[in-house]
Amino acid sequence: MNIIATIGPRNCKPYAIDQIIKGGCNFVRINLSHGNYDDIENTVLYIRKNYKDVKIIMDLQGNKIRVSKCLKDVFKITLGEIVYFCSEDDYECVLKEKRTSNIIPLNIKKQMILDNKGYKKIYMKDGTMEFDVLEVSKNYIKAMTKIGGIVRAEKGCNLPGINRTSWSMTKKDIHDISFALSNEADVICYSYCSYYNQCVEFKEAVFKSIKQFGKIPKLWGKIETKEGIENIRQIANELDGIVIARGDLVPETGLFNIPLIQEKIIYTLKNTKKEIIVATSVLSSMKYSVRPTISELTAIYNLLKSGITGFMLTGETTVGKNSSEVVKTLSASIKYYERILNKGTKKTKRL
Ligand SMILES: Nc1ncnc2c1ncn2[C@@H]1O[C@H](COP(=O)(O)OP(=O)(O)OP(=O)(O)O)[C@@H](O)[C@H]1O
Ligand SMILES: CC(=O)C(=O)O
Repeated sequence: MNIIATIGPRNCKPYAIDQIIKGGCNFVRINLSHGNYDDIENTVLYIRKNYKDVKIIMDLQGNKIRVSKCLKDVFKITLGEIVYFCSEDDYECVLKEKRTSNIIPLNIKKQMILDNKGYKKIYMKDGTMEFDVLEVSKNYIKAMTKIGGIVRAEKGCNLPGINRTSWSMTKKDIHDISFALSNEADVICYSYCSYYNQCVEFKEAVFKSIKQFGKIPKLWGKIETKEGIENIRQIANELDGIVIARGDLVPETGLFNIPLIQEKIIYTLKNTKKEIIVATSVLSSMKYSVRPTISELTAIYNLLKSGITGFMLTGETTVGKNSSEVVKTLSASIKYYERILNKGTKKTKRL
């Protein structure tokens, strides 16, 4: 069973890396959306030098929508406040027109917003901030804050219903692929993998650069949209594994649907040899506590029985207060349940 721990601001120093690896993870994930190449390279060198058996996953940002880096300030918004979302191209113009600071530029082109006018909701920060759409005009989306919070550049946003069919790999992803290959990543993971064509484009981009670097990484796709779920069979056929990225699936599909989506994906892939990784909110309570909840352990036990091949810790290790305890708890609970599930059999059977 794979235990993947994400490196972030709280666990990127050597001592913290030692702790999570000794805690029991066999994969370290580096999210290329954050951090800079020099720091990442140092982390990779440290892991390679000290932990030969630990594998490295580099995660491409893909077509993730974020608050644009051109946002001028950090500000707080509260229930009932009106905000305007716009493309980067229209930011200056909407600032002048609306004369309010509640303008949130997104890292997408104007046409991408206009391709769909049926938006009802916009979410931010894995769905923890929520906005009701009031109006879609030619250069902004006017919305009312339902659940507020802090708005700052680079926060993840979700516009469920946005039409992604014509979106292709970004320049950043192409650049990040070369970086991942030059650092001999064991796995490259493509976020927002939604369509068969995107998998083909991803593979082509990797194999085009691979000649220069040699080592062939495994390629995984992160499923975080309705389209990704609908196309799961075709996506999985093209790649070595998939990650059920529950953080973004919440705003994209609705919180109550997560267990159903999880079940559907695991059932669809159960007789394949593909990696099936469950990510995010595996042990969320341990961001602030040293003990897991009964519900978290119940979910881990049931996921093991269902035949997944790994767990990916995200916020629990990147920003949580107890990253090494989280990894230790996950590792110990997996060992404990696997011993029981394997009694009488050699391996955990997929249901
Ligand atoms: N290297 C880093 N530097 C700064 N912040 C980071 C870094 N890595 C992670 N974070 C922060 O931790 C949060 C959780 O990161 P993680 O990679 O686990 O989840 P994610 O949902 O894939 O992140 P994101 O949606 O931002 O790509 C991020 O949203 C970001 O705020
Ligand atoms: C890991 C990730 O990207 C998510 O859960 O959304």
